[in-house]
Amino acid sequence: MQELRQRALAAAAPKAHGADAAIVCDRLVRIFSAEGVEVQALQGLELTIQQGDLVALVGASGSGKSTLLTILAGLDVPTAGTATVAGRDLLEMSAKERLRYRREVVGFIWQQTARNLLPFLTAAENIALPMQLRGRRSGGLGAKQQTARVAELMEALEIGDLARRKPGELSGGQQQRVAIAVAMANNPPVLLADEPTGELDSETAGVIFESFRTVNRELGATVVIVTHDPMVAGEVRRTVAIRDGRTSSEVLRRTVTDEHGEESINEREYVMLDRTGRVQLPVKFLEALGMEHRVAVDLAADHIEVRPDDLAGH
Ligand SMILES: Nc1ncnc2c1ncn2[C@@H]1O[C@H](COP(=O)(O)OP(=O)(O)OP(=O)(O)O)[C@@H](O)[C@H]1O
Repeated sequence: MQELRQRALAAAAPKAHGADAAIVCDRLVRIFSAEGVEVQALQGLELTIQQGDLVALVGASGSGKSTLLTILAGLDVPTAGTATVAGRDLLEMSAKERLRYRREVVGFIWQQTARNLLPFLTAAENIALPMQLRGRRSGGLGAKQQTARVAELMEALEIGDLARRKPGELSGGQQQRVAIAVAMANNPPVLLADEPTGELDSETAGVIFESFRTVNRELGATVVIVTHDPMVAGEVRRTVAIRDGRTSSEVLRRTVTDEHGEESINEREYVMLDRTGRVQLPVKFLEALGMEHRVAVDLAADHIEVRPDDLAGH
């Protein structure tokens, strides 16, 4: 009875904003000071990513993508705002909790293939290492289960035949697939990758994206990939664009089936509406209509109209 009552209370309690999301960033700010100059890399960024999502972050060079990813990875701390990943508050963690967070909650893949792996260990040893570092005392696996987990990851990522090779004996694409297995070794709920295909040709990049989809689908991880690669657009369900340290627009893609059973991809662009009602309109739309500075807005029955300033010049 007691349990039933508690469950009913929990169900009735209002859910905090994004309570069941994997990643929630709220008015995130990161200011760097270098040689007396301040750079606002993130300027009040808002982003919610649901559990199980596969998301690409795109944006011009310097827009703040890497800064955001480094914060989500627990390698850097924001100046202001809040960021929560898998229920962990990234601003409140102690040094010890941060270390554990990086080992168990997020997996990370760098662009530089060599940076992801230890050169003197074989692929299988590299994959086993995060499990050994975690140790049994913090809930890690025993030796036998570790071996089984290495085999499971190698099979899922189709790198079983590379187990005994060292990174120097692997191609860039093979190294990145091993890196994905390393990042997933402790079964983190979230996998982050910064330009993971930046050093690869487009065919190999396609194979790597397939690996991310496998991790997302079969291992259940929420995957966030920062990329410049225009090919990514067709590879993920959700692409979020970052502009000047804020999320500006996003494209959602879903497969729809018509009455004849024909499948097609439905693609739609959205812009983010922040708490104060600000939106960043797509640059290409503004340029197409020559809109700048002041625009006219009108409320229609089910939408809002934005037009070039009709009083300009008066
Ligand atoms: N450690 C730092 N010290 C000073 N400024 C920094 C630092 N890291 C990033 N910045 C600045 O913050 C801004 C955002 O950089 P960031 O690396 O996040 O952009 P990005 O979108 O990842 O770019 P790219 O696609 O070129 O990697 C840039 O103006 C950059 O110069």
